[in-house]
Amino acid sequence: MTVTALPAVTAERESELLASVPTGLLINGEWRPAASGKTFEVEDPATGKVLLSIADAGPEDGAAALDAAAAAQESWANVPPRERGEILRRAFELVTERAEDFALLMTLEMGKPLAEARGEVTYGAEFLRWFSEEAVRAFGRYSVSPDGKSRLLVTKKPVGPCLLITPWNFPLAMATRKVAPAVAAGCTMVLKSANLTPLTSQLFASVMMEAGLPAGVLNVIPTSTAGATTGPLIKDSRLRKLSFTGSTEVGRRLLSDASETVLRTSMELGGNAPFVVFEDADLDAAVAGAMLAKLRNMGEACTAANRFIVHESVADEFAEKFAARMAEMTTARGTEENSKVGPLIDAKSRNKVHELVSDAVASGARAVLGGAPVDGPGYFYQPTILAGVAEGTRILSEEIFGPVAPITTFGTEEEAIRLANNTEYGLVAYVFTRDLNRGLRMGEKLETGMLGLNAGVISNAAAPFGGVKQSGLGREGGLEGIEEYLYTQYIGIADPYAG
Ligand SMILES: NC(=O)c1ccc[n+]([C@@H]2O[C@H](COP(=O)([O-])OP(=O)(O)OC[C@H]3O[C@@H](n4cnc5c(N)ncnc54)[C@H](O)[C@@H]3O)[C@@H](O)[C@H]2O)c1
Ligand SMILES: O=CCCC(=O)O
Repeated sequence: MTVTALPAVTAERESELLASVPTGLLINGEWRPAASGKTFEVEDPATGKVLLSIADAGPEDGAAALDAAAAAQESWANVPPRERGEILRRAFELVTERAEDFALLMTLEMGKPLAEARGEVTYGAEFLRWFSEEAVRAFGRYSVSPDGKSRLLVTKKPVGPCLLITPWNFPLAMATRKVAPAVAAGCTMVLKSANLTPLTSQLFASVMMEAGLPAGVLNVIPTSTAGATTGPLIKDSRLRKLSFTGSTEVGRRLLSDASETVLRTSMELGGNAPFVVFEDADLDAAVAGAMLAKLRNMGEACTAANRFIVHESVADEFAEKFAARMAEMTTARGTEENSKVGPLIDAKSRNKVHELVSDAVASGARAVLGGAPVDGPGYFYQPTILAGVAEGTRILSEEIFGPVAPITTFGTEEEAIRLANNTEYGLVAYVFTRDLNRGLRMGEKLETGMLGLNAGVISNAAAPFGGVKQSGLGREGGLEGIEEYLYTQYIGIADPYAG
């Protein structure tokens, strides 16, 4: 087997890559400056240095982007599904060919270690491949009415122009998870990328154009004024769908705005995942799962385990083993070979993490490991384990979004279920047990859209991702993902045998 060396990350390579990123707005197939001429800066969270300045869309640009999407909708919907699928397939191949560029760009703007960024490229690209295959499967049905007197024809049609709003934490995958099904369904789009990490979307959009996407189908408007720029679009009757991934707080506000035009929405919101370890679990497997569920993306994932709920008979052993593994995790800029934990996205996020940790300690929790920011440049935080966290502590009810694992204990299965469900969120839960029946019972009792059974990461392009309660509405990926971009039309047909 030939092993190809990965390109070394030098300052020169970083500059070359950044120079290849389009810095304009993509509107109707052309990269252009913002109407106001304004730009905003994108920073490296590991150093605080400016990586690039890019065009800063305002309301006028938002309107131009929606004009382009609305104008392209009819002709795009008429493109045969196979052709739409082939564009996605080419995009999958192009992203895969440029995997190293995408990975490095994400590491630079978001901070995750390069190895993790490579994992996100694989994950993100998979949505392009999955929906390239689903494009030709938007089936309807034809049936005889129950009384036999008419025929029922049910078809699926693209919902129309969509506004896609993405967060900063998975800069590629959160974009492909929306763009790919929208393309497959025949919808045009305005993509508003996150202002903290817009560069990956810029590169991704250029790849979509290279893959053959017609002008106007995908329009991209990075902006530092999200509300002012997208607000008018949400109220515009030409917009037919809002797909949002981000915090529950912003999601709630957008849902309220969307109610004005009864706009169809998908909401992928925050989480507060319980990670339940039963006394019969394989503890080494549980610790391996905990490392993934907690440290993936430095804990900056909606799926991150936020509360470790461990049976009292194994809690000390679990904490000890978990702390030993966490202690091996080196914090360093994601481009460094030894980096296992990159910086948090910004000072505000790091301050919030530390505030939650300090509050938990003040309320009686014990820091088994870490518990403080890392001195020096960048927004690093020490991998942290807190034991003896009492019910009702703030850290158990808010998204931590950092490498911090609070451990709390339980005695009975009923208590574990009560603690796990004791949150307004319902995205994902993790359960570790050797008893399959218990695992299935937990699946039935836990109020979450997803469950990892003896698994610390379950994200998969072929599976429906999404939550219940205040974690959101709708599903992305899987067979369900394309449905979010289709509406059902029913045509009633008179009895074909009637005279
Ligand atoms: N459920 C999921 O699939 C999923 C995936 C990733 C992240 N998340 C959640 O996202 C959050 C972290 O991401 P974030 O900090 O970028 O979230 P955020 O809600 O602050 O921002 C998300 C996006 O919304 C934009 N935005 C903010 N205010 C807006 C407004 N008034 N109008 C229009 N757009 C607006 C932002 O610019 C960004 O593009 C966490 O809560 C995390 O759990 C959820
Ligand atoms: O942050 C949430 C998204 C994580 C994922 O898709 O696995």
